[in-house]
Amino acid sequence: MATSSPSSLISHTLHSSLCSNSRQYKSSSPQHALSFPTTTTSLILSSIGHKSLCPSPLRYNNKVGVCGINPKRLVGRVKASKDEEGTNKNIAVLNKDHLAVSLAKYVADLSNQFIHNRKCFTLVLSAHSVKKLVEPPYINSVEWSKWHIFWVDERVVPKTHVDSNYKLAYDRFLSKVPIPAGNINTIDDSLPADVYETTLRRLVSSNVIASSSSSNNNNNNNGLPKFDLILLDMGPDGEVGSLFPGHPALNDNKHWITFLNNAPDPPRHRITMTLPLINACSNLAMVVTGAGKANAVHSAVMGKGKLSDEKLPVQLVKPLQGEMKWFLDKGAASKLYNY
Ligand SMILES: O=C1O[C@H](COP(=O)(O)O)[C@@H](O)[C@H](O)[C@H]1O
Repeated sequence: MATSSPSSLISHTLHSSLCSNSRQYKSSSPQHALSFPTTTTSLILSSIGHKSLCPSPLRYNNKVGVCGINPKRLVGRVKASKDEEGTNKNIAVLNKDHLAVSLAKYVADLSNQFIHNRKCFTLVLSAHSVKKLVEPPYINSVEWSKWHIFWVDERVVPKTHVDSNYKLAYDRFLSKVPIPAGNINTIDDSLPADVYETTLRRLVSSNVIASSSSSNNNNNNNGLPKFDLILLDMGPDGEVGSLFPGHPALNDNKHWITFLNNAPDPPRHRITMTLPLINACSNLAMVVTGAGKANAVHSAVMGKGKLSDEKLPVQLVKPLQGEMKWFLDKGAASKLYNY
C-alpha cells in the first residue's frame, strides 16, 4: 500500500509495532442505543440487548422506527437540538460498533458523490473515524486513488513519535489503503505553519481542493479552501484540532494555519487549522465518544459555554456554507437525555 511514509520507513514501522498501543482511543464501553436526526426534536431510542438493529442512524417522526422499534422504548429525549439561529442539529447516537459502520458509510457515500462531481475527494482526517473503511466492502469499492488527505492539526514531534497525529493515521488507516503517496499532505512539524498554508493555496489553485465563495468571508478569507469533508474529534474541554478554550489561536481570523508554542495540553508545540478554514468546509462530522466528553457535548448542543462570554472551541465550529453532523456514542450523549 502506497502512503507518504516517514523518511525512515523501517524504523517507523518498527516503532509502530512497539508503541501502537500507547495512544489508545478513549471510548466508552459498548453502547446499545440508536438515534437519529429529526426535523424538530431529536430522540434517542434504546435498544439495550438488541444488537441486531440497523447499523445506520434511524429517522424517527413520532412513528415506529424503520427497524420496527417501538417508540415506547425511548430512553430519553435530547433536551435541545437547535443552535442559536434555531437550526436543528443533525445528531446521531449509536453504539460503538454501529458508530464505526455508520461513519464508514457516511464517508464512502460522500467520497462517491464528490468523486462523481469533482473527480477527487479531499478529506481532513481523524484516524479514529475511518477504521471500518479498511474492511470490505469499502476497502475494495472506494476509489482510493482519488483521495487527498489532510490534517486539522499536528503536534510538533517526529513523525515516528507516539504523539504524532500523522503516525496515528498511518498506523490505523493510511498503511492499509492504497492512497497515492503524493496525495497525502502531512503537516511538516519541522517547518513554519505557513508552509502548510502554501501547500493548501497550491492545491486550491490547481482545483484539487475546492474554494469557498467569498460572500461570507472577510478580505483575509476570500477563496478559502473548501474541504469536501472534515472529520473532527473533540477533547474533554471542547477543544478541536489544537484550538483550546481561551487560547488566542481560537481567535486567529487572519491565517488558515497557525502555530502554538504554549498549548495547554502536551505536546506544547502544535500546528493547527484555524476556525475560518474549518468553517469553510462542505461537510463536517463531529465524532465524539466517551462519557468524559458528555459535558462539552452538552454545552455545544445546548449552546451554553462554561462562562456566559466564553465559548468552547467546539461551539464555534459552524460550517458557513456546509453541513455539520454529530456522531455520538451513548456516553458522549449522556447529558443530552431527559430521564
Ligand atoms: O490533541 C489532540 O486532541 C484532540 C482531541 O483528541 P481525543 O483523542 O481526545 O479525541 C484531537 O482532535 C487533536 O487532533 C489532537 O491533536
